Amino acid sequence: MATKPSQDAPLPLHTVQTDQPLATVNRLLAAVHLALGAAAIAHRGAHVMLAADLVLLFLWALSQAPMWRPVSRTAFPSRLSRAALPAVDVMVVTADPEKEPAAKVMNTVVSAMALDYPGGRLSVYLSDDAGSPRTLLAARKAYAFARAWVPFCRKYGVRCPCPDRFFAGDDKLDLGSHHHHELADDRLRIKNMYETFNEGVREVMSDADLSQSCTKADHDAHVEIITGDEQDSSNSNSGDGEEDEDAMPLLVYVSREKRRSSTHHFKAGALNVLLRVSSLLSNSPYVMVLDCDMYCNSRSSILEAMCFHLDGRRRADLAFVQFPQMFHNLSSSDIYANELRSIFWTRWKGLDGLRGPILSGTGFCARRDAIYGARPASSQDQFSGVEVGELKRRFGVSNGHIASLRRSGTGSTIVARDALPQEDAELVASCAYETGTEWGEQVGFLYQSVVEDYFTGYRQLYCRGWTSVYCFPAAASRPPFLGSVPTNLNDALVQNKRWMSGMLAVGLSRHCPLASAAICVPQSMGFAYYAFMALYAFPVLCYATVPQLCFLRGGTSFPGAASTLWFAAVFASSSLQHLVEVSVAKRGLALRTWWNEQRFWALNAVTGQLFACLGVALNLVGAGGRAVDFDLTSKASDDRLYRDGVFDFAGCTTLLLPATTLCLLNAAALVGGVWKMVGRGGSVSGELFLLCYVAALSYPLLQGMFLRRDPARVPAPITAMSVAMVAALLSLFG
Ligand SMILES: O=c1ccn([C@@H]2O[C@H](COP(=O)(O)OP(=O)(O)O[C@H]3O[C@H](CO)[C@@H](O)[C@H](O)[C@H]3O)[C@@H](O)[C@H]2O)c(=O)[nH]1
Ligand SMILES: [Mn+2]
Repeated sequence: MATKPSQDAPLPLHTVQTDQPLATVNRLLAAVHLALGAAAIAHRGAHVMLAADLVLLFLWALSQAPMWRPVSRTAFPSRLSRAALPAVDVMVVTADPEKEPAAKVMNTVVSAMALDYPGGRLSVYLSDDAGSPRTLLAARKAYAFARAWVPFCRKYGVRCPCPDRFFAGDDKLDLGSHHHHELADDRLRIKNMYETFNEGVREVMSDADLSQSCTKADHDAHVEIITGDEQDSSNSNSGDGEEDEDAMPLLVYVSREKRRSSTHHFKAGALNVLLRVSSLLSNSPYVMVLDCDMYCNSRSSILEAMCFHLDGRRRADLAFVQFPQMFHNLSSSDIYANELRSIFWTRWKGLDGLRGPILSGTGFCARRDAIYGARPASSQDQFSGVEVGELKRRFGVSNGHIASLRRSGTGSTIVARDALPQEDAELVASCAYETGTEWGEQVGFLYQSVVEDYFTGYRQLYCRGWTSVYCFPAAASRPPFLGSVPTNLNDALVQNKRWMSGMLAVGLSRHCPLASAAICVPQSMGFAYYAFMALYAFPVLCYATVPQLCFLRGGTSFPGAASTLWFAAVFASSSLQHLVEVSVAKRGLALRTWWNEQRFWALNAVTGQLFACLGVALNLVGAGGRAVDFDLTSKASDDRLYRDGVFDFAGCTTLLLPATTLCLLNAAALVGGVWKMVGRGGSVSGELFLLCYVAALSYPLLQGMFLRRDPARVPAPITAMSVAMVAALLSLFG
């Protein structure tokens, strides 16, 4: 018989479950792999490959911490009391109207405004790093459209708040016959408005005069509360201090000042400006960050996050709730392993079982004070007791901003929801504002790494004692957010190179997670795995050259038949571990995903990761040029080839060169070695298997260099350089 919940114990807002069977399987597989790995290495002896094997074992060991105790969570938003919900500021960042089309950005903005949350307690801030008048105009149009869209979503309980997806048929509203006619009429009316809005945005974007006046490099600060075309009294809802379920969310456009002469710290810089500007207006105790292409795909995400934030048992040290990054334009074959399965489907669930996942840049809902640098426990009035002079030294001189900090201890945090203190807003959005303060060092999103999310989560939150949770949707629920993935190889590699350099730079700095006493050992291993992931470049480089040259000369890099067997066993166990991971995530045998991930892992190791290692090494010895750039990924490129599972090499640069060269070397060694073997009648060795495996992995490169004739094949100069380099290598060592 089911037990009745006791009368006075409130129902829990969320539950957590450890996936015990999976944890057991993971631990067993890990034990087997460790034993095999140790045996193989013991057989290796003093050989150049020993170093490669040790690096592989080291990285593998780090990667096991997030496999130890995977958990899953369920939130129950319907148990929340709506009257008690705190205010939330949603922050959307965009940087380039060419690579990030306004129509998409506005869908993200509108979808955030339509989230299921009391309108009077929801504010959306859009940061435009390009300072483009086109984006501002589009935002005004978006607001006007949202005035119809948001009430429509509320009235009919729409599940998909992103209009583009909704009208593409993503959300079949089913209200029974009662509302049917009304719904059909309303839907048609709003659909027409949406088309008009889209048309308007297209016109704005193609306006030559406007695009002329858009200077990406230098522009003044501009902050504007968007009120739509005509004045509407329903918008001013905070005058009487009463927050209103039905109010329109606030929409604020922010373009910070930019000068070529001063560094702007990319996305972290933009977010810090939004933190300050929003502190002058809504100053909500919680902030949610969204990349401009990450639209809300379910209306309940903030409510779900609040199930954790508002839970009395957790709130003392819970800094953020992370949702997974999921993507709307993944293709079924996903040749660039864009899904980030390992991160968002596997390891974050495991890290959640430790102290929380790594902060992931977008789709998270965090406490404002934690990002400001507060510590848990002393939380509630962390800044209100501090002297004004001291606050100004740390946070800058804006009186409005300082006042917001000092107000953080009181229940009501809102300053003036729709009266913008223009001068103060432009001051906090100016280039010089942070000079001499602790912004980016101790306060806000941190600047030291281009992977600001990783570093901020680690230093600013976990090292100060905060925890977090990972909110992964149940199989039957809608993904909470959907973004877009790069659809050509160059974009994918450049993106990976940025991530790898940013994290390796942290690993090799004084902030190395392995040397930190502030977090527990398994968690520091989890962080260190990503910090040192770029080091895969070294073993992969070894395995792509040494066995090849040995085989060509008729020798072997394995010291004897017994060791070859041990290595074969390690290879099998590692492949099996990977296959289990992928299949658990995909809920079924997923050989294709497994293969795509193996292939992209190897490719990324000798491109993105290799260049990341070189770049960081050069920087360390002081020979590096400029610091790593934040190269935006394009959200508007052609995806036909990606959809068909064909590599799109167009635009590839020397970043690809090591990969094509190694691919060619492997093919040449395979052909040459087999030729010799047949001639001399040698025996089949471990090398032969390895070379065949590498050939299969790298076949698309070979095809792209020599067998394809379409414009998206490997650029001819890259092919030519690869041929020359292989010829040189063979004449030296062959
Ligand atoms: O100077 C900049 C550079 C970027 N962005 C914005 O940052 C977001 C992420 O940029 P994107 O080109 O999409 O990079 P991704 O590699 O897709 O981003 C991933 O990696 C970043 C860290 O490198 C994280 O911040 C992101 O959340 C994560 O999705 C976009 O909305 C950009 O508009 C800015 O606002 N200003
Ligand atoms: Mn992105």
